[in-house]
Amino acid sequence: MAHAIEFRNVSKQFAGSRNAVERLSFAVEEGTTMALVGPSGCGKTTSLKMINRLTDPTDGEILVQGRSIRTLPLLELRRSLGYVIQYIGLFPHMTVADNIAVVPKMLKWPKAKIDTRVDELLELVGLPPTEYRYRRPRALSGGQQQRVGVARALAADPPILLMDEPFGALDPITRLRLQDELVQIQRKLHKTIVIVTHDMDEAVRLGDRIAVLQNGHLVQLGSPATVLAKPANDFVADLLGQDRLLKLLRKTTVGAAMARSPITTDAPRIGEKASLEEALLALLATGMPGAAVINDAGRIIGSLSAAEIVGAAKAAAC
Ligand SMILES: Nc1ncnc2c1ncn2[C@@H]1O[C@H](COP(=O)(O)OP(=O)(O)OP(=O)(O)O)[C@@H](O)[C@H]1O
Repeated sequence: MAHAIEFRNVSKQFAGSRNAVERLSFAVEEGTTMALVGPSGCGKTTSLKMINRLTDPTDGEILVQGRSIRTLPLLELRRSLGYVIQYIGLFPHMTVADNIAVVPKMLKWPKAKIDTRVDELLELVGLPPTEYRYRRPRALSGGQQQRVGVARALAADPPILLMDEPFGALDPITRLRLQDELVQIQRKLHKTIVIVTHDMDEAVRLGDRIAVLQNGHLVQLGSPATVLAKPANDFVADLLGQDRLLKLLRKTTVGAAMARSPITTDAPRIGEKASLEEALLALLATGMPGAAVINDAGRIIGSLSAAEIVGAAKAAAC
């Protein structure tokens, strides 16, 4: 897989202070999501802003789609990047449609193409065009505004999406819903996404890989399962919280862990797409040693024991 983004020994020092980012190296593969996570001030936003050149590194090199961004014309670079921030900054006097159409208009797309694109994007982010096209941002909830922000970032179909705490200002329920929607959108569009968050749960839910930053340093880089199972140090373990093993079970599906030997006893039934956490809870609730795994059609296709749940969690960590 090609690297969509690569950091090579990147450092950033703002005048008169210690390095905000210190020799950061990592790569984001095309079509995957990288979550940059860590506490306030650890250098997440600075790292993101160096990708779209809102700020430049003091040292090191960043490549986007294999090319150094130092030599890439700024307009060309920015066209390959969609940018979503916490307070999306929709233009209040413009309709939802016009807000989404800003970049296509700049690119001088024909009107019919813009109209079709706006409708397509509104559908994608779950805002029926007939209802929302002509609304002003003030007539939308925070979650709806954030959806419009995502639609706007996707308007000219950039291959890369940079997201800085995109759901940070939302209540927990709306936040969860938008995280799920982003996962669905990503399944359809296969963008390369870099998302900044201080919330480890969000990083685990959205990231194919997680980069944990502390004081500008990369302290761990790995899949959510690896980070959950083997935090690099106490700092990462603290960020993950006491329930990190439960989170690990939440990340793994029954289908990935089951044995392909169907059982037909009165064992509880569990769907193959359910998480291991749900399976474990089903076993605890019924007191049974194993569950029968069923597919979407309700047919038994395998079995899952508590021992297999533990084994799968361990394997996920390798
Ligand atoms: N324009 C700037 N001038 C001087 N220092 C800055 C500037 N921007 C960021 N910093 C400093 O760089 C460090 C990293 O900041 P950054 O915004 O990247 O952190 P963050 O991890 O995104 O934090 P938060 O989650 O609070 O947004 C901080 O110490 C911050 O004070």
